[in-house]
Amino acid sequence: MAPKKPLCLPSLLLPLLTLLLPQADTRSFVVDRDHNRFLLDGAPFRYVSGSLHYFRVPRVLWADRLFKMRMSGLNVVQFYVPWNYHEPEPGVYNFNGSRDLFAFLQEATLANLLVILRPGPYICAEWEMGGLPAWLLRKPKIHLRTSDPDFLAAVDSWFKVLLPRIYPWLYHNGGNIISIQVENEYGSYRACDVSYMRHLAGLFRSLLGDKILLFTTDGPEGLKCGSLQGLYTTVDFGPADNMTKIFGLLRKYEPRGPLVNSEYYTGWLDYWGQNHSTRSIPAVTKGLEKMLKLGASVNMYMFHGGTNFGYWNGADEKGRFLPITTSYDYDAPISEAGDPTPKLFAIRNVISKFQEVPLGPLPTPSPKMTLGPLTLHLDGNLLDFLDFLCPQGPIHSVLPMTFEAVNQVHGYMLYRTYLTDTVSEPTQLWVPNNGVHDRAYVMVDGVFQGVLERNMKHNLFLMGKIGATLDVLLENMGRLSFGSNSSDFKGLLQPPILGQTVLTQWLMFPLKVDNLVKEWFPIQPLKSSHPQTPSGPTFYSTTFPILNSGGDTFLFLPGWTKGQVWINGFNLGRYWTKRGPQQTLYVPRPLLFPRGAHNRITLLELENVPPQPQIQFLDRPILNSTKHRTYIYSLSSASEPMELSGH
Ligand SMILES: CCCCNC(=S)N1C[C@H](O)[C@@H](O)[C@@H](O)[C@H]1CO
Repeated sequence: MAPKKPLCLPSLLLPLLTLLLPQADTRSFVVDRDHNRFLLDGAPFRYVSGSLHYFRVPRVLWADRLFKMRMSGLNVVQFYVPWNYHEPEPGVYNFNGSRDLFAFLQEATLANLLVILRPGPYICAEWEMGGLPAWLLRKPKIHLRTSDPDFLAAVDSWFKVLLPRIYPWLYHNGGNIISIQVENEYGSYRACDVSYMRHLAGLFRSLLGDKILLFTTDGPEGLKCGSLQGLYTTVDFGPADNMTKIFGLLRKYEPRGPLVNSEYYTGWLDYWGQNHSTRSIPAVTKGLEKMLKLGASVNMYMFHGGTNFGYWNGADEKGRFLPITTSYDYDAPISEAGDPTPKLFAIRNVISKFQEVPLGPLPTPSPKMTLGPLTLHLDGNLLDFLDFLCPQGPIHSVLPMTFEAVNQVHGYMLYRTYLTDTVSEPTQLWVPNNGVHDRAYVMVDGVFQGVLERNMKHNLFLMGKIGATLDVLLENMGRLSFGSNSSDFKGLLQPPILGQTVLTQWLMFPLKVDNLVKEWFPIQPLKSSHPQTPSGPTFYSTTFPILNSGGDTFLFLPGWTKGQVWINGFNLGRYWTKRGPQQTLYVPRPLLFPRGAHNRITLLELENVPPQPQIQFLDRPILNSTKHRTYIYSLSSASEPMELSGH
């Protein structure tokens, strides 16, 4: 709810109070160009801010994380608003539960934190499609992040819903939002469409009024195309960058006014298959102290990273397609599990040299829980549940259709065809033009043949009789969130070729896997027409009680390959044990039912299960397993893990 209007007080009190409280009409946050600073209600103000993304933290944990940020000495919290999180279908809006942005704003107020809001429309953030909704791609020729009329029509429609709801939360209206960013690092996008930026600036002004401070953020190389007259220019850079040079460049765009680093990187993101990223404490604190000495205002990106639950991770394109991991720990001052780290205390110490830090200790790390090993049982092959996974039945097309063309946003789609000839020798199956977006799991008559992967694995060999069923399960690993100057369509983008034959006549089954897991399991497959020995995409599950008050925990899947996990129907995210570097998935305690009640864990394993289909819950995360070896940790956390096997 927006800030309340002043209570109606007895007439004698009101005049007195109005003398004491800054009224909405005297509240202000402005740039003082004469003294290179901000002014809050007329007094000099420098913000030391941290980024926390509400969309990566369960709502029940928001207050805890924000309190820890305040106790760290921050006075502002900065966050994006992902358009695709709130408008899942055109004209359908969701601001409920963990998507209740306004409840988060209220929690920030309660934590005594002001807010810097970054509503995009594009946000990057290693988030699915950089926050843009995939349904935009139902117009395949749309030019994202430009003045393309189709794109602008959708942007206008979204912001005409969002920004009027933000208006009461603006600081001068009695709320806590002191400034709002327009777009995100637009100067890094090849289009460089100034009329698009002008359109956004005009739209924000028309819906938010002329008092709110609007700004842009760009890396040093992006200032030319990313900055715009009338929007305050800020930069982003990390501890290893040349601060003097970059702030010097910034002064070419903002000769006067406070220096601002809107994203000072305290850590960095992780990609599946690459080493875990870290940033050292001395490097981070040295740069922070230097900026604060300059009088700059700083936002630390991230202060708490959280998790890419479900299918929400994005991806980068750096030579090849690189999906972001489920964990967004970011080596941030507050860990993915919400625990203060040594980096937090070091940063808090630096801040205390420049401004008041709330007295009192930070909370200690939350209780952690170990559990297991637990043995999972086979629920059945994914193919056995097609009737439940695609109740409306398949779509037929001569050539395969993309996810976007059949309105499938996330997750998985099954492509089915039938062999028109017998293939009696191992024969190459491949998809031209790197057209597997992003991973394909291939079955013939239900028997797993192997994997095709975008940029990584372009072919496999198979045999089959005439009339055999060829199934290709496509996994959307997350749409590009950065670096793509073209739209990242998902699915089979070209018809596969078997030997010399272009395969046509396809049935597309958009799969509602989350509905199956939430609403139908446990259920035995109606028919198990597939070989009992599990191969390829299969569901496993078990139930388990928590024996004591429990705590946060970390799901460990030794020997499993790659797949998706649900706990009590909540989509915990992707695992990729075989590739790493992440080996555990963070399980927040609130996801688990209290002692005695049975919790259900369900896995969709896409490739191969271990000889013993077991899982464990550990009391610590494993985010940096570069050797991709699997271990079984004995239950006592003191002991060293026993190595099972290496990949
Ligand atoms: C490989 C870097 C991808 C580009 N992203 C960069 S530079 N960043 C700036 C971007 O504004 C922010 O949303 C985050 O995406 C951040 C990296 O965490």
